[in-house]
Amino acid sequence: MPYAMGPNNYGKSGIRLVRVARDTARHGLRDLTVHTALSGDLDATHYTGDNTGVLPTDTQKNTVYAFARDGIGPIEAFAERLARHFVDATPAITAARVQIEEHAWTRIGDHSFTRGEGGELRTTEVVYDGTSARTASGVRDLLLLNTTDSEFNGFLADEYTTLPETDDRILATAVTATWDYRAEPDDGGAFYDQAFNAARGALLAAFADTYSLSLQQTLHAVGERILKAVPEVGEVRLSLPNRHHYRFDLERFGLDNPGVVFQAGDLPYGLIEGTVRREAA
Ligand SMILES: O=c1[nH]c(=O)c2[nH]c(=O)[nH]c2[nH]1
Repeated sequence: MPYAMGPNNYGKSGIRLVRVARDTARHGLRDLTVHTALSGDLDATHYTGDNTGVLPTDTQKNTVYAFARDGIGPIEAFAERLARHFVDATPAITAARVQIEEHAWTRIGDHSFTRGEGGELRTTEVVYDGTSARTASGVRDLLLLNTTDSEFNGFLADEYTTLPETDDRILATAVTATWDYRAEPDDGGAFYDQAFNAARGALLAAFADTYSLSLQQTLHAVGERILKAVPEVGEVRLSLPNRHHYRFDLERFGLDNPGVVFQAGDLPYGLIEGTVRREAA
């Protein structure tokens, strides 16, 4: 058929869900953003507007809130419950992808919490195809900064190169990391929180401990450390913007600058991305 539909999916993006646990006077708080995406036999709606098989995105959103009624658990387990439901309960749907970002609040009292606008997110993506679920977890916007132990030199120079070599700079980034789990754990609940904490801890330790000769080298060190810390992880994908900090020239004012005053850069920024695998490709 000419003008045939290629791969397609549909769902609700940005479902903002807050759940309070009131089992005791010390309340719990969860704050999630959920995205659903369903695919399957959706030719009729695309070719003729026949919506018989279409589960509305509004219903998908309502399902997320209804499923939260009796508890959420780790975001990975919640995403899988939803993905399985959308496929198992909807005849036309053969695959579902559910992505969740969790916004962390810090407790300041029994029923009081604080969090900064923006801030680090814990993330997951579950894809269920009617047979098995694939789960990835990670972090987004995890800000990291080393004030020293970072160099960048020995790089290729051509007629357009102006960057000076440096043997001491600030290394700063906002980490997006995603790691795939190789197998589905039997005990979904506890496993995902433990694995997340181990992976995040490994990420932080690798960033702090690595004497960096490039952000690329740091990327590999971070991926390697996560793979060593969590045997169930098969590969780690990292996206590391280089949040440049320029040593500010104070000589114009007759002052030296022994690595203490920096101008934080904005745009453009270097973007270092890569996948670290357990086995050589
Ligand atoms: O760690 C770095 N990697 C680069 O590829 C690069 N390029 C650049 O200008 N600064 C840096 N820093």
